[in-house]
Amino acid sequence: MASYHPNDPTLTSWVPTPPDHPFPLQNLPFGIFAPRPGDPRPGVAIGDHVLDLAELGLLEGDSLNDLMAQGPAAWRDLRAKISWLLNAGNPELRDHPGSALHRSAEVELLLPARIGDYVDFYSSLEHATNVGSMFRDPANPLLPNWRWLPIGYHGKSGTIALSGTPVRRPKGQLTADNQTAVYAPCRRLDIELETGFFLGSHTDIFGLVLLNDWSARDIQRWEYQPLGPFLAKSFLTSISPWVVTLDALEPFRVDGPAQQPEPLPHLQTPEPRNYDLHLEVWLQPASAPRATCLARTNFRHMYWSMSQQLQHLTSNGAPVRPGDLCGSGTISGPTPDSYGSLLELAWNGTRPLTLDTGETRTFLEDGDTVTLRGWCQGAGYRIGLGDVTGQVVPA
Ligand SMILES: O=C(O)/C=C/C(=O)CC(=O)CC(=O)O
Ligand SMILES: [Ca+2]
Ligand SMILES: [Mg+2]
Repeated sequence: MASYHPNDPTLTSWVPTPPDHPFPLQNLPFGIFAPRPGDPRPGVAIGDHVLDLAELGLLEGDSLNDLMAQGPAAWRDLRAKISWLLNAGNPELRDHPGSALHRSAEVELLLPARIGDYVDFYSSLEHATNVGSMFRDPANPLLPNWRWLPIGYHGKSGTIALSGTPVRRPKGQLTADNQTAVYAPCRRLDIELETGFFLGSHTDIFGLVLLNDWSARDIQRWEYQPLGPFLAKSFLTSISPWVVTLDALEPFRVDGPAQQPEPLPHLQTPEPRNYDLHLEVWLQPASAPRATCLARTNFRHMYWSMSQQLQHLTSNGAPVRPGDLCGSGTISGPTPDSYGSLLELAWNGTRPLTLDTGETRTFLEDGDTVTLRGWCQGAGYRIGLGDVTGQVVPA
């Protein structure tokens, strides 16, 4: 077993996993599921199945917080144990799976952690440049602090819900003249394509999920100066159910974009600081037979890395707790078909997007379903984050 490594691309499982499946043996993402109503427990996704860690005596509880608190050595140990249990060459569980394996379609998925604090960053140079051009000064889109530190704000942890939760169109104050407001349903409902990382400690990141920071652009525009986003983002933030460990993503590390000015010493991290993680945004109107892909991009473009975000977050001595969640910030790429929000894709409503059905969109309409998807492509296998989805329902 000395040479056994869970990331070995040649490993295969006795649970079938097609080459484009997000959850092959090399992934082993952690989550919380209930095989029966009211019986939550930790599990690991493998193909279209869930391995029951409580049934196997490997991990207990109704959240992953305790595991997140244990630290990288324990995470690695448990992942290696699970990998060997699911390995095609190991008959132990393969020949007698008993009640340790559930079909994913037959279980209920739950939030993976009790999220104490939630932070949302603003770390895509392309996104910040686009929004700065639209809302501020196209000649000078970035504020002077942007290249010095990963800008962020404290969000509302109670807003975070699991993929599939309906997106109730929020009501709020809207202005037409920047002087007076009315209280009405949001007319500029948007998405933000993000990843979220769960903390183990002030130095260790446990793993990644997909995150959709649903945003009400018209409410935001009126309310967010000078203190920052408030009700425009606190109605719902959706995350995918399976937490993909940094260990599983390790083979896909890549250098990030050059940073100028050089970050201050406490924000310097060794390269490769980013991950080659392909990301997609899909939209399906209620009446449409299928979804349209609106954007394809990659996490590798992010200017500030997760480690730099974490180092900044704790650089004043602020405490963090296992299970805290940090959003990456909207992930936009360099081309107009790689932006992570409708605000950018339809350029503040001025360039409507045409869907496969011929319909157009500038912002979301009632009945629209948005799905974010992401994976790292290996040779003959994928390390997927799965997806995060939500359907807009009327105010
Ligand atoms: O720059 C602005 O005026 C507004 C920016 C955002 O709304 C983006 C945000 O919430 C942070 C992010 O996801 O990148
Ligand atoms: Ca955001
Ligand atoms: Mg939100």
